[in-house]
Amino acid sequence: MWFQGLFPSNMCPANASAYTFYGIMFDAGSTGTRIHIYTFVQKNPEQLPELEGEIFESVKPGLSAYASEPKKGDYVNMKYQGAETVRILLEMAKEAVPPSHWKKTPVVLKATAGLRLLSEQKAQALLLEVREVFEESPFLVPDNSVSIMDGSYEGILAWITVNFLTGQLYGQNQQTVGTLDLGGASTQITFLPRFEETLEQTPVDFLSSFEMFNSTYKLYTHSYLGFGLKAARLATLGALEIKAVDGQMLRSSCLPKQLEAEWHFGGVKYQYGGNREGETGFEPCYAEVVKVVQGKLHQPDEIRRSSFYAFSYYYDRAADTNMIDYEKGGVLEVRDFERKAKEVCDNMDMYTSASPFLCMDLTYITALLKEGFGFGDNTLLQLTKKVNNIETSWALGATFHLLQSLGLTH
Ligand SMILES: O=c1[nH]cnc2c1ncn2[C@@H]1O[C@H](COP(=O)(O)OP(=O)(O)O)[C@@H](O)[C@H]1O
Ligand SMILES: [Ca+2]
Repeated sequence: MWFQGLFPSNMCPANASAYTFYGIMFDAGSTGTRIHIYTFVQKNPEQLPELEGEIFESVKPGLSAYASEPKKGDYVNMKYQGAETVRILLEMAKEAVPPSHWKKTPVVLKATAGLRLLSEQKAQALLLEVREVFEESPFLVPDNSVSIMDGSYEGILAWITVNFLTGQLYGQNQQTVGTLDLGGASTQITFLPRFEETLEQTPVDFLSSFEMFNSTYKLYTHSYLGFGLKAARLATLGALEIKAVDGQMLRSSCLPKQLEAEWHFGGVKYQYGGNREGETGFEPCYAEVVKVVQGKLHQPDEIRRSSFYAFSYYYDRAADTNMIDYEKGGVLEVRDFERKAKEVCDNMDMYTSASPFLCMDLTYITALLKEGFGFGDNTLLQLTKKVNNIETSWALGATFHLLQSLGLTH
């Protein structure tokens, strides 16, 4: 794999031998914090660096779960504090990167929807703690190395990752693919419009020009905050309209009838349960869930005729229900999610022992794809977790961008 045009050849001294360098990217997502340690090799000065591999690790919950008290937290054990999770993951980076490279290896953390949903004060307090952990580390800490990422970058950088890994950003005959990311708190859709009408019919803030690998891409991208899978559970349960959630039982026809349980998300405790008296099953569930998306998302016509790469919770729920192989992924049509949602919701007792939310999640994915984005029943979705053993995440695109901005080959 080549970084076409990423590093100008004049940055590579003549006669340099094979040179290895590293980049560390933290993804502070709403449900977990992950570290991606990328290794690049420049084999000779004439050639562009190659992405050699990735070390990936994750911890749960995400930083936003530590929002109430960033320093001490409610947790007895210090290591469960938010910034501590970053420190633990950084230890892995020390194992992976040889000490002689520490000082020139950049480390960056980008937070997504979990922190976007917190108050500015709480989010900044958490980020400050992380920044301190970075400063104490032996790695290169660039300016603004700890931040909340803009939602449009999240989509663009994931699009860059997928299209780079599938070889669509270099060489002849580039046929880029669109990407769908479904996080815990937000969801992104990104593609390169093929038709002039799409550009004309799209609100300007859904279009972003982005330069990478010596090309400029004018992408359709949007991040919908509050439309991630877990945020959608809360919206379906009506938890977002209620001010004092404490003590209130939130009921839904998407949950097993007899269920009553507690759920923690974003530092808040929710109590939820099934519709003891009323209906359960796909139809009433769909009616509940569709209200969360209907009329709230922009529907670009051209996506009905294209196929998309889908990952994160699209992948997880498809794998959980054996629609795809957990390791290899697979190709599905939008209607496959609907079929599975019906099967699970109408036989709730058989399916929901692993997760009581399985019916609601599959129904939400169906509603989001069909009523939200406006995909057709037969739109193809390529469910992918890794390409060539590299995670399909915005983190690789973000690392390219970082290395490009730092001009860091040596
Ligand atoms: O590096 C990765 N590779 C594959 N999936 C990932 C990676 N990072 C996060 N995910 C997936 O993203 C989903 C969780 O979303 P996240 O916690 O990032 O919420 P957010 O994007 O709304 O902040 C899960 O399905 C998780 O498996
Ligand atoms: Ca994410």
